[in-house]
Amino acid sequence: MSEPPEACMGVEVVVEGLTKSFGSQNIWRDVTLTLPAGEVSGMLGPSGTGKSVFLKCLVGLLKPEQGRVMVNGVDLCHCSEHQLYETRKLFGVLFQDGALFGSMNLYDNVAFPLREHTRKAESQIKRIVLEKMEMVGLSGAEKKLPGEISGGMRKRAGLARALVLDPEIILCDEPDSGLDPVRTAYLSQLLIDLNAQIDATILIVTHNISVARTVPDNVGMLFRRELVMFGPREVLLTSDEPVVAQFVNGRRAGPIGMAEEKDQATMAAEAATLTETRPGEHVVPGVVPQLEPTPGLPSRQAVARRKDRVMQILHTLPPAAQRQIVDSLTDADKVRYGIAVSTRGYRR
Ligand SMILES: Nc1ncnc2c1ncn2[C@@H]1O[C@H](COP(=O)(O)OP(=O)(O)OP(=O)(O)O)[C@@H](O)[C@H]1O
Repeated sequence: MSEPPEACMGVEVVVEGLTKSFGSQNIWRDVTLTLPAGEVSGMLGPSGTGKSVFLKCLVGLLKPEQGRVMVNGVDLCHCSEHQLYETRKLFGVLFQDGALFGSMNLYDNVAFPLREHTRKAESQIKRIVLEKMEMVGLSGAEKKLPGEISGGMRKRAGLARALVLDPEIILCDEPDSGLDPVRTAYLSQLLIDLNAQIDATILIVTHNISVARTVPDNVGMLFRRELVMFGPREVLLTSDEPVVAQFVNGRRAGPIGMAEEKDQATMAAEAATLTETRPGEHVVPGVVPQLEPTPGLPSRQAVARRKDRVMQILHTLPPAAQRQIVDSLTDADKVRYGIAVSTRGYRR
């Protein structure tokens, strides 16, 4: 891998009371959350709950009818076209299908934002394009057309293109969709490595349980037109909220059905027959270790910042999440945060 680019911390994205509808169809309402600067966040939700719409609202491609999206003091929902254009330069977006131009080779696809938005000389463009293509493991594939490569390679090319303007915020719409588990694991590692290298604020929209469990620092979930929760990963992964527990454990029993939402009668009938997970259903334990950067890369600066941030809000979190967070602290951390540990629990 090449030398890491100079670190510049991502900026936070503050979402307040966001509501979006198409005509009479309300997609979600009153969504409030903050993507912490330089941390990796995930947004989960069954198909059709409006995750992609949320991502497009964040970058100002869709206009919500209520609420604000604040980035560096600019409200992307109500700013001028010029402010929107300028603020968008802070974002790198990986769309679901990579959104590559089919007639351009990968090099030209990745170079496109640089040629469109900067006045850089071709020699500078070449250096940046080759660096980003190396970062995503596509060195040597510059001349290939999108139609000649695998879905995983297209995603990585889309990611390289999202990186060329050195974004402080990276939004990834289902980076795992259409990928097999091995390629999904590679891409997950790539996102963590990227965060270690450039310290950008990252949001990953996904319905992949394994990505949600192992990649983000913070996780949220959209369901039934609302943000069910958003917070440190330990909150979602220890949650006993039925819809969250069903989703995170990949169970059939629960409020989410094939057509997204089940009615009460179906749930009651199901509860009578399906109290526990059946053989063959996917069960995974609560909080699994988070991915770490590949050895040799810098450590993630987000980790220490997040620890401080989470310890400040610890008392506001559910008890199971609190226990999980405190258990993950080292003895030195416990001293630092003034936590006394006894066999019956902990005190601050
Ligand atoms: N431009 C649009 N005009 C009208 N309706 C739209 C538009 N974009 C999205 N929708 C509707 O908004 C709803 C949410 O779509 P969205 O693609 O955000 O869901 P999602 O959670 O990302 O789903 P998936 O996980 O299947 O990709 C859908 O009912 C979709 O039809």
